[in-house]
Amino acid sequence: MTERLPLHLISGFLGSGKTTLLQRMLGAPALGDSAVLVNELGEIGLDHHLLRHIDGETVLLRNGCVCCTVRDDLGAALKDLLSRRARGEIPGFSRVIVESTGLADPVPILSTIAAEPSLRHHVRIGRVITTVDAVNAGLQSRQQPEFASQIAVADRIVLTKTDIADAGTIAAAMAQLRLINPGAAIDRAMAPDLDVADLLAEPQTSAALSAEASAWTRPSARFQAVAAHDAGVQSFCMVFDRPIDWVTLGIWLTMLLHAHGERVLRVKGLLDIAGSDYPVVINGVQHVMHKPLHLDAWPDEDHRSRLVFILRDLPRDLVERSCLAFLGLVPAYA
Ligand SMILES: Nc1nc2c(ncn2[C@@H]2O[C@H](COP(=O)(O)OP(=O)(O)OP(=O)(O)O)[C@@H](O)[C@H]2O)c(=O)[nH]1
Repeated sequence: MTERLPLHLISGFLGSGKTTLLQRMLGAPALGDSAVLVNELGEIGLDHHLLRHIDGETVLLRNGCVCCTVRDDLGAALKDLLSRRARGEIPGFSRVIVESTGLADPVPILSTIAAEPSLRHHVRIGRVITTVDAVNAGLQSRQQPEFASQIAVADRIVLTKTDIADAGTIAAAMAQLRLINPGAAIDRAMAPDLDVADLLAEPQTSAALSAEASAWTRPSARFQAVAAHDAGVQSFCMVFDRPIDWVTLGIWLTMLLHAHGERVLRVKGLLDIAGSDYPVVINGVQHVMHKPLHLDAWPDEDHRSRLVFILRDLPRDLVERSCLAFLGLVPAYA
């Protein structure tokens, strides 16, 4: 079977710096062989001097990237792009980068890929990068429900406009991001050493996967780090001393996502599975569960299972109680 192409998503609220970041990415030599889909709302935003038209909808960027705008149907645009690539009508590419509109909830975009068999065969979900405007994060989180979804699903967050925000505003934005998404690494767009290609790099080795899983489930993210968020979003981590039965967990998660998938913005786990010597990482975005990853080592000496949830308008104790009852486990609070 041919390798599936990673599809990376750049999300973030209106004006938060998605296009600016995308332009920087497309300037990075390592990302030259990318196809870009811009989910259009208003103008494209890309500098038109960089573009050379292939046909009415697809353009070739100066560095060889293919770019087209998507008005309604991302799935159809992606299929079209893939079939034209297969026919040799457009240059080859080894990743797809989608810039979503600032008002989009990113989850339906991810679901489109995961749910559509003809796409799933060729494309897999890569990284979700969310840009956050440090100046306006407070206001947007109070007023815009998409804001929390965009933060919750991020693997990496890029904080923009720190050059025009004061220290207190930046600290407040950081604290807010940590409440919604305790695990994603946060970079500053203005940091001189920001490697934009690295934002899309997926952890390849067991050690890198393990380090990332450990960041998601670090002690400060455990039970005490719960906070009701303005948009009804809360994150918490359950920790278990005893090994978890894989099949039972799978059934429980399936039931949870079936009943409340819309409200389970994110679930991540670093799990001690009964009968397995090594940990398993699970990662889900609402109804979409990624393939579990088997690590060949624990990140540290703490070998307890940890399950992180980011919920919207779903009481935490409902999830906790049903999980504990189903798995027949007692959580460790330490
Ligand atoms: N000062 C400053 N301005 C920035 C930064 N990032 C982006 N901008 C500016 O913010 C404005 C909006 O940036 P865009 O990259 O177009 O934002 P966007 O998220 O693509 O916007 P939409 O497509 O409307 O959702 C532009 O004028 C950028 O130059 C930053 O880190 N600092």
